[in-house]
Amino acid sequence: MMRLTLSLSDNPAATAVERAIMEFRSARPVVIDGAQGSALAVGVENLDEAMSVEIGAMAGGHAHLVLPAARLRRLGLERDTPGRVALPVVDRSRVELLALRTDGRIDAPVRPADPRDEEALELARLSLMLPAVIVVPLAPGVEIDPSLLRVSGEAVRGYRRANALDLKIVSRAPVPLEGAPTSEFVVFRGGEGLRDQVAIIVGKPDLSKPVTVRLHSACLTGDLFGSLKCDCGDQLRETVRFMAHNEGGVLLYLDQEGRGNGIANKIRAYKLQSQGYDTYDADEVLGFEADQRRFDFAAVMLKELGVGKVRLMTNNPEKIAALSQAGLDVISDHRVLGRPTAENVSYLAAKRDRAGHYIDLEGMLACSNKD
Ligand SMILES: Nc1nc2c(ncn2[C@@H]2O[C@H](COP(=O)(O)OP(=O)(O)OP(=O)(O)O)[C@@H](O)[C@H]2O)c(=O)[nH]1
Ligand SMILES: [Zn+2]
Repeated sequence: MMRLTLSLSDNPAATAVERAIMEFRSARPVVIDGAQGSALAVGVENLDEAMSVEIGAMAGGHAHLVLPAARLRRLGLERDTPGRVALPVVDRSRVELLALRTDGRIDAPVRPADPRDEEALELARLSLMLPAVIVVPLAPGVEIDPSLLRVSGEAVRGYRRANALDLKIVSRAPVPLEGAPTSEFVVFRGGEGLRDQVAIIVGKPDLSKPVTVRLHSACLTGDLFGSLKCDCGDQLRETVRFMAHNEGGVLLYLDQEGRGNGIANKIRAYKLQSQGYDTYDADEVLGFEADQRRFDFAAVMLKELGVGKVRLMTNNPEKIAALSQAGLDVISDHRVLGRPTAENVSYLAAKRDRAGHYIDLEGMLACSNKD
């Protein structure tokens, strides 16, 4: 019989990681293979009673919980690297106390995470899940369920670096927008998680001159539903309006919900905010550093569209720095302000005070009082 083989993937390491992401999200353990041997990894958010029993039985006392530096700091340790806590028994409520609860406390020594632990955490982050993972080292020669997916730790570790900038245009068409009837949507695919990233060319910008550009990270609650907790919806609409009235521009709508943490983690953070945590402290409770986003792939999109010189609409110094570092000529940067509301003032103040965003809150409040 003839055997047909297709080598469909030109990047098997990346494909293996993308499969691992799907497994991890579907609550199936993933085996991470590395120089120090193999280990089984399970996301804490997928640990139900049945899974705890199963993992506990298989671990024979050798499981541990891996937590990122941000979470360890919240638990009162001075850390800038991840660590692990032994789990002699896999007890779900203890795991939750350590990984996620606001009354969490450290009840056992925290050892430095090894490379495999870090790779397991990276897999959780890439999966847009809570960055807290149970890792079970596998003794050499131990038999494991052959249906479990295996991925090389090195592939996980290198995934972001190797794939983030690999995007291609897959479709484009005119889409008239309210107030900006000459607009074109250009869809890119690739990069981290093979997501679709959208560029909206508003009007007919002259690409040989500096082009007005905005990088806008997706915010389902604000952009679509007009959430009062942030300024995103206002910024989005103001950007389109400004571009339509000022020689056009390019708006990149980036699939980076929740500052790159994903919608599930953002809503977890909102729950903490409803209990009094500010936007950055809430993320830290969940194990996230101040901002997970990278913007270098946005520069790739702009270059692909033929944009070289940029007038950037943003209040975020990181966006300005990222585009310049990626080789674009950022001629100027302009503020793009929403309306202050009772619900978003503390969010705007936190972005100004803790992340150095250029937000003149007093000016915004004075303007809105005049209206
Ligand atoms: N994790 C987290 N993300 C949030 C919160 N509020 C809003 N976001 C997300 O923050 C991002 C804001 O995106 P942008 O408006 O592009 O970014 P920015 O960093 O404020 O910068 P500029 O608006 O350009 O000044 C979106 O991805 C929102 O979903 C929050 O409380 N927690
Ligand atoms: Zn928002």
